[in-house]
Amino acid sequence: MNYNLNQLSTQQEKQSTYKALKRLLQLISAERKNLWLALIAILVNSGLLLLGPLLVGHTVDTYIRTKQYHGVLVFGGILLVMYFFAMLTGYTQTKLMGGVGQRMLYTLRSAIFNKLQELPVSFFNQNKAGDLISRVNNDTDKLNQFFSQSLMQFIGSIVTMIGAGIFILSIHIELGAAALVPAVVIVLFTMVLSPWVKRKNATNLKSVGGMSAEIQESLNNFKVIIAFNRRDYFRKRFDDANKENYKTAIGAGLANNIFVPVYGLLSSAAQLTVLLFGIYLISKGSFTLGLLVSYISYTTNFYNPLRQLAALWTSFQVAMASWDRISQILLLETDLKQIDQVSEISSDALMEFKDVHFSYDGTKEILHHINLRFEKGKTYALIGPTGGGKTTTASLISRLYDATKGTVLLNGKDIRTYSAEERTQKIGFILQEPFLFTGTVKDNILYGNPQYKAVTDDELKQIIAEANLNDLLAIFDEGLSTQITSGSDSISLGQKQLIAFMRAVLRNPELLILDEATANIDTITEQLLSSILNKLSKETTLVIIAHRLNTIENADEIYFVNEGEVQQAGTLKHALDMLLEGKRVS
Ligand SMILES: Nc1ncnc2c1ncn2[C@@H]1O[C@H](COP(=O)(O)OP(=O)(O)OP(=O)(O)O)[C@@H](O)[C@H]1O
Repeated sequence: MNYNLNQLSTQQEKQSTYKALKRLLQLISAERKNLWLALIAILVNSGLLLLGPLLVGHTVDTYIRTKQYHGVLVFGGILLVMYFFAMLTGYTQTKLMGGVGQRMLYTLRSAIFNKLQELPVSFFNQNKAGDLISRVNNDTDKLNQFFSQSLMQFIGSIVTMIGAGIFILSIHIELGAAALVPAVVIVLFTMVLSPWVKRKNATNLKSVGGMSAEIQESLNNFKVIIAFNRRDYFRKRFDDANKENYKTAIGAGLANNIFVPVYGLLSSAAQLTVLLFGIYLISKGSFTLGLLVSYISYTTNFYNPLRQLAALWTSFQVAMASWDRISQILLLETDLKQIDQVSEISSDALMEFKDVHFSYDGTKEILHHINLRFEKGKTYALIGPTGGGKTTTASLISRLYDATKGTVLLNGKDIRTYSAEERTQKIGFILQEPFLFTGTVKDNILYGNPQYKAVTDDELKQIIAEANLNDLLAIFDEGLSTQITSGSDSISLGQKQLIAFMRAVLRNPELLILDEATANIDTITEQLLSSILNKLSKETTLVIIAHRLNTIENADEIYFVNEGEVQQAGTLKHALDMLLEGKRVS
């Protein structure tokens, strides 16, 4: 299945702004109360601001022209109180929406992170971590900015504009019509250019993701870069990504700034029209000075929000482009779903592969016609030349991927019928490069064993002793409290494998896969591991992938995996012959 976010099919990618907005609103439905309160605040705010010019016009015509200054003072006071309340409602709205934005940011980031946890390994093979980080951090923040700073301003501006438009038309219909002509031009202009602006922003966000992917890759590989003195190579790649980002940012900036000057020009044209037409009407005696003062204020009240809308529209377009990138992740469905039992095929082995085929990309087949049986309590070894398909087979055993054809059965049932929890409880997998979290040895052991969360250090030590893992723990200077920094070199790869080993053994899985788990461990520790493995529950099935044949001496059965095919190797000596033969072939 295609999980590459930057190469989704057009149908997956194309979403109308309306649909995207609808889903976004569903996501923030918990904020309904705050949104309503903020909406009321902004409506009151706009209403108060709209009443202002009417009162000013009334004051000019009724009191200033008749020189009744007492009335001027009274209306001045009323206006002051009104504007004060307008300020209060404006502040309330800003505060409410700031909270909504932050909570939404939190909800969205959690939703994306949870989705990332659900997605299969192939998703992470096809997407760069840097781009995903950019979506989780940068794109969600763009949405937050829109929600906390722009949304209510957006609504407020529209309300003020509509209100001012009604006043303009109701005071004098012809003058109103003349004043609104530039607005029609603005609307048409916006409609035509908006898709282009959104596209420019989407390209820019994509290149920000690309750049962060480059940074992430070079930071991850800095040792290789230094060891091979390939700074120039990564510098060039970063330079290209940075240049691309610069180019797209210029494009997006140009697109984002095109509305403001055009809106400014057209609103000035509207003011001028009103002034000239208004003076003409006054000279003909069909209009008053007070009305013209109100009128000019309303025209300003109409066009100023429109100008603001230009900036807000840009922020809206950026937010929508970000939302598209976020929803691309949220809409993905894992293809490793739990299914109901579909076929009648069954098995009496702990695990069985029945005519399994597998391909990572849907084109090149990596495993062909695999038939394997793992019985309860037995030890199996997978050997074979590098690239032969051992790790791929192990990945299918633990359902990191699904077979392209054929069936993998666990306890006689299709492995796909188990929930992820059931499956991981039954199958333990120690990877070639185990992943550890920043924290102590204890934290890392507990990570895979939540059942021991509540136990004390002494109790945990007791549990470790009972599992015969004491000697392994003793290798760490500070025992359970030894600090580990994820990705750092505070401990060796071999030590990491030992922690992963303890973590997996304590789960007491029915089937334990060790993928080259002893490759980085000295001979003495390796003997220790092998004695622990021998003492494992008689019920535990072991699948060992190893290059070093001494690690698999005790295997009940040896499978030879070469060029995607699996054969029984029989004795160790025969396995060795096959390996030598296989190596010559490959
Ligand atoms: N994530 C992946 N995407 C595409 N192809 C892959 C992926 N992982 C492995 N392959 C390919 O699948 C084939 C089998 O690889 P696999 O890692 O299973 O071999 P292996 O026998 O475990 O090798 P090694 O002993 O070197 O670990 C190789 O040709 C490899 O290039």
